[in-house]
Amino acid sequence: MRRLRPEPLTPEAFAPFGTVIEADPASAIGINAGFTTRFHALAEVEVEGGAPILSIFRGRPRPLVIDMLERHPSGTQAFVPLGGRPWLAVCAQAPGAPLRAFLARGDQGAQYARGAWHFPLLTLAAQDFLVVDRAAPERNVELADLAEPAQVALDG
Ligand SMILES: NC(=O)N[C@@H](O)C(=O)O
Ligand code: NI
Repeated sequence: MRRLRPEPLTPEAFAPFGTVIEADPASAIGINAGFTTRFHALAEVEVEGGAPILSIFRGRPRPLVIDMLERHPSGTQAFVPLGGRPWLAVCAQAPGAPLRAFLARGDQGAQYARGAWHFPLLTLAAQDFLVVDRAAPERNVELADLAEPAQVALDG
């Protein structure tokens, strides 16, 4: 099985797939008499039809084998870890295109752009995630099996 080495999650590297959600000093605004810092407008939620919703995903570690991808044509999908533990965002420009694995710190979230091909939630430790995506009666997911699965290699 091919091995997939993760790279650090950075806004620049992740840009083809979406937006990194992290406390970027450039977006910091002092509010609440200086007792709170607002890191403003880190990502824009997009939904076509339906409504944006917030959910909690209780993630548990799973085998790091990437054998399929999915995408959500009608909306963005954001994941923000609540447990402060690292997780992986695995993406590709298309099911047959090269896979990219991003190692996210526990203080980093990521929003997949509308239609961005990604592997479902992949956490490296059991933790909850705040998830912002789209609610609507009809399904908003396309699935694709990978002809050649990949094993994410954390050992370098
Ligand atoms: N199934 C579901 O709601 N979650 C996936 O879209 C995912 O990316 O984890
Ligand atoms: Ni998804």
